[in-house]
Amino acid sequence: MTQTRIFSAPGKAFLAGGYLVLDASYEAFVVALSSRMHAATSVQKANDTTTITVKSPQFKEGEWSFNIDLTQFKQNKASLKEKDGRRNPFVESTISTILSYLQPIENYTITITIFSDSGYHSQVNSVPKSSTNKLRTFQYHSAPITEVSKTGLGSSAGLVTSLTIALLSCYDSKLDIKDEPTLLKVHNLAQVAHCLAQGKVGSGFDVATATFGSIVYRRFNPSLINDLSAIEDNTKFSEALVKLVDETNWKITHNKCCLPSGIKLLMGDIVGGSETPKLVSKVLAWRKAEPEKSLELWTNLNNANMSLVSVLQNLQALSKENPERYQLLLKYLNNNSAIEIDQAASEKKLEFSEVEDVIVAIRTIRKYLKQMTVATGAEIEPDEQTELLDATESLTGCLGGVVPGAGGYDAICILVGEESVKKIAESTKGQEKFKSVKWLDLEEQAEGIVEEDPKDFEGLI
Ligand SMILES: Nc1ncnc2c1ncn2[C@@H]1O[C@H](COP(=O)(O)OP(=O)(O)OP(=O)(O)O)[C@@H](O)[C@H]1O
Ligand SMILES: C[C@@](O)(CCOP(=O)(O)O)CC(=O)O
Repeated sequence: MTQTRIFSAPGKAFLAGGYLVLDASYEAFVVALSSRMHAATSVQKANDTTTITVKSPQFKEGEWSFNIDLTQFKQNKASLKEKDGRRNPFVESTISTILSYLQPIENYTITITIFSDSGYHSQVNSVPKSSTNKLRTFQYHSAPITEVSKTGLGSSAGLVTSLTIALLSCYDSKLDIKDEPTLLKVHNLAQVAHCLAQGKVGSGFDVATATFGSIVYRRFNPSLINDLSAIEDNTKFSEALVKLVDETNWKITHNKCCLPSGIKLLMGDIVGGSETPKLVSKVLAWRKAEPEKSLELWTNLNNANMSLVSVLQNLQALSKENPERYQLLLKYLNNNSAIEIDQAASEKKLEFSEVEDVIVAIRTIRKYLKQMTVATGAEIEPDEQTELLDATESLTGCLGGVVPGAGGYDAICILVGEESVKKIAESTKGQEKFKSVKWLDLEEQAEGIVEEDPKDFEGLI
């Protein structure tokens, strides 16, 4: 019997808490996006051997197939050999982590087909293809996945997370993603697989967002995964993995937190790019060399980050408690720029102080990120981005914006009134100041992993 289930996981925009999130003393706010990674399953019983094939038909040579001898995984960490010698470290790591964890006895022929929304990659040299009911359209590229430019939404985390849940569902037909412990299990397994594939333990914010959606996140202790990967006796790997996934409190925070209704995130891809590991190593080196100064800066920046979270939560609460006043507030936002609102505040003519609170929180985050840039020498908010973000404060309906995540020349994220999204995209088009920006066609979609309707993918699989 062939069974088809489809799961999807979102990409991310890291709004507040880059660098600080590497230390479990601090929390970060990450927004889940409407660009999602989907994994569709097909599973059949087999007799003598297990075959797992992962297809990613939007990319040239996007197929990785493994014939697997299950006895290798009995209590073991085993490596996989792709039948044509093709490599995809994230696919390999996810399959081997799941098999080490489950240690299945019965053989299956499993095919997982991956569909990735267009926000994850540059769409140059690609053509669209839609499902029969036209509800889904994906871009098909002429190059292999490794040669297509990424936009920074966390494609590997989306891949690993959606593949993890898809594979687990092949071995458990009753798997229900709405069940909290199941979601946590998927998170833990995906974090392990992602770190092992990367060969390093990051903060894990991208996998956590892919799993849980828009969240305030606090990381796990890196030793959880470092200890696992340091196990030399392979026969002890499965036992340690099961303990880590099922019996260990990772002490992460993943509190749901999303943008208030009527306020949208707009992400601008910037011509250029930055290498996150280089920025991170500069920042960490300075933090080590200047413990006192960095503590002061980290504390100030963290207060600003948490204040943004809290003013956004206040707005969300207001939208529910007093919808009429909230509608007026949104109207005020959509008719004014951050600079105008700020001016009104200084003249004591402010109509909605809650809007000014968001503007101030964003500016304060930027002030400390700029201090971090100057102190560490890492180009987190370089001058070009400062000019750009300053310019967004003059756009009607815009609350201002930040360089997301590690910053640099990758992207900017701005917060805008919903009514102003189109106007801002149009009015910045011809402007010299915004010539390096390409607004991405995406928005916040706060849900983490969801199960999709297979009908929407007919004609594509
Ligand atoms: N749609 C996909 N199909 C198959 N593999 C994918 C897909 N998307 C991502 N991958 C895997 O993830 C790798 C990219 O991971 P990498 O860690 O380099 O980027 P990333 O940090 O996740 O990127 P970004 O945050 O910019 O999206 C690809 O080379 C491939 O191995
Ligand atoms: C700098 C860092 O805190 C965030 C990197 O975020 P992004 O990949 O730039 O969205 C690194 C990490 O958390 O792993």
